[in-house]
Amino acid sequence: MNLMDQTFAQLRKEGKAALMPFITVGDPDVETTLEILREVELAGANIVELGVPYSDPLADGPVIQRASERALTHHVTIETCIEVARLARDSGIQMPIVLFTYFNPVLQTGFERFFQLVQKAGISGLIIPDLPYEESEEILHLADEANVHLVPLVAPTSNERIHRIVSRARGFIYCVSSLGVTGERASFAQGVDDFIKTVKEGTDLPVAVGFGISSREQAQHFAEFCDGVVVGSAIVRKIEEALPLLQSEATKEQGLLQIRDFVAKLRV
Ligand SMILES: O=P(O)(O)OC[C@@H](O)[C@@H](O)c1c[nH]c2ccccc12
Repeated sequence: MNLMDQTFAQLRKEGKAALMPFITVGDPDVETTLEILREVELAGANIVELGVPYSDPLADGPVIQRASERALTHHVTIETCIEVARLARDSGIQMPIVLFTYFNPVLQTGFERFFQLVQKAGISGLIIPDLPYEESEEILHLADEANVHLVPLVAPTSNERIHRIVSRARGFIYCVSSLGVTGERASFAQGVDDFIKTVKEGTDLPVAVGFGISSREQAQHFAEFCDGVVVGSAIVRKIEEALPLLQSEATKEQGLLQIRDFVAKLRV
């Protein structure tokens, strides 16, 4: 069984939603990413999205773009990110890991090598926001063979496509709360809750929501009817704010603690 399925099943029994942080690998550096992963798990995160930094991130807002830029100065590649997942596993991190990457780095790695590495690293899921529909059949097949869930994104504008997308989803369904790019939002468009509830009615798979969630109140609101809540930019911003602390050995612990405290507050 895929580890992600076990996590969602356990949380469902407890009547809880998964807290799912997104962090960019290599921000500020690979070693610190591993430390942040540990803090995030200690804070109560249930599943983590590991973001592959990319130079042309279509759907990323400014906060995650800046994180990518910082990571890319250390030449962090998709293979580095997969290796970080493997190291996280080896160092005892237990939460399931979802690799979040644009399609081009996957293409460049080559499907065969990519899925071999992903499987060996113990990665549970894969999100590729710009995966072209024509390629998705082949990727889905390879992912199934590697026991990795290819998680689809659905947006309020997906309309009639929702049914088709949901019918071949694996792991969970990621509902994008809003259009545009990632980033914290003070409020959500009307109809978001109904959109998510409609998706939920059409599937037995867990349904998670992301895009714009940055506060405990917002997380709490969505946790009432979603199986998972993704928080990206708000956490990545915390990491950015903690950079001066993280960059000196004398204050690193303090920086890590700030990140842990922030994530712990999102745990509802
Ligand atoms: O940053 P936010 O607004 O909390 O949104 C989640 C998010 O960062 C993560 O899931 C994500 C990062 N890049 C994306 C591109 C498309 C969809 C989702 C994402």
